[in-house]
Amino acid sequence: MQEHLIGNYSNLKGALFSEITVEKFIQEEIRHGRYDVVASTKNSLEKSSQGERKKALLNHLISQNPEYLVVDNVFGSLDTAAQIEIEETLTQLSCKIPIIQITNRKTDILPFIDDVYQLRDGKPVLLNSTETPKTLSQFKKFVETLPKAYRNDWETIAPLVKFNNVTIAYNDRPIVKDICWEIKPGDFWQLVGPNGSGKSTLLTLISGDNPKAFNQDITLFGVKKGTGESVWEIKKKIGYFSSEMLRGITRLDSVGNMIASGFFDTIGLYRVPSNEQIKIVQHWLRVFGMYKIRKQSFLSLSRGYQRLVLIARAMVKHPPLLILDEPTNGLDDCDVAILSELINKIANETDTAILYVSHRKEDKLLTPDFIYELTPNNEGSTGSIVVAS
Ligand SMILES: Nc1ncnc2c1ncn2[C@@H]1O[C@H](COP(=O)(O)OP(=O)(O)OP(=O)(O)O)[C@@H](O)[C@H]1O
Repeated sequence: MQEHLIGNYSNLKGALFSEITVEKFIQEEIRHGRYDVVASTKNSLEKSSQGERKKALLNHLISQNPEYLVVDNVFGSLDTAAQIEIEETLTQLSCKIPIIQITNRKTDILPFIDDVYQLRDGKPVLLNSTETPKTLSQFKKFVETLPKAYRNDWETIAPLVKFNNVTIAYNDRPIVKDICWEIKPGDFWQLVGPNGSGKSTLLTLISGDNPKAFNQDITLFGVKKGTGESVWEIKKKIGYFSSEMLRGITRLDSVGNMIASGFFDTIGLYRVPSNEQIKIVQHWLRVFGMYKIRKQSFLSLSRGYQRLVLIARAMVKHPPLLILDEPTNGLDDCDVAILSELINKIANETDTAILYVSHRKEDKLLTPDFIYELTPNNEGSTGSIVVAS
């Protein structure tokens, strides 16, 4: 960044509040057993929820008395209460030290920010007070319909998910209590609840990644948990996208190959797709208007388009259940609108059930059939069903 933009801070002690920093501390825990940042639950960062991690990181950084702070995607993964709390903390801190905010959503600009710069053609341009930041891409409606079902042998599986009085605790600390919830084919569900209420815990019970599922009355894709089904069989029936996936992708796959890899449940293509599979990939590329750039590197795409491609990757096998975990975290307003449009389109045009988890206000752009809400209390979060308006 240019010196005139933020001043010369090279001799000052700075700190970075970002998901990258969270990840670095988690790596220190895993590799070197160093637990410098502890959440309010006394859990390590690795065992904490997304929101708990961010709150713990900010407290830690402030305790180190930085002389300036850079904050990146401040509100990502935070529930409304935590957003207000962190905004207040940063507002107070801004009276003592300079704060530089990086954001791609104008609604996230903190109230104490004096000057707003926008990167245009790689150069920071100062916006005057009446100008609002331009979004980077123009929102276009998807015109073409989505590909038809690739296979029909999954059509009769029901219920997709059934929890009967599911209760989970970690080290005697109750997390969720007496959860009764059923997801039927074609349903569009939104899962909501404050940070730490157990949303990810429920997702891991569904995706087969949580060993605690075995003592519980859980039915997945018509099969009772613990009666011999393999995690691999479960994963084959789930299309999954989380904004966290993007951080782990370093392979140089083309856009087309990235979508095709969804047929084989890999991220990146290691096998040769059939002609039928190639046709389905080409269909998805046309839906996105990306056919011409199908051979371009996936990593060269903008963040918003990378997510469209990864959702197509999750959908090509036409799974009975699509899980979208915080899919819009870190996106600008325009990309959020495009992504929401795609998710509504999948709900309207396919028989795949959708389970969508997010805290953000853009949820208003979505049209779920039902909302499952987790409400924390001392004995573990309880769940209730809200019929969406
Ligand atoms: N392996 C674990 N060991 C101990 N505690 C855990 C473990 N995994 C999760 N927890 C705790 O369980 C609680 C629920 O976590 P979970 O990640 O399910 O919440 P969440 O609703 O997804 O939160 P967020 O919105 O902040 O991501 C948190 O308090 C977390 O610290």
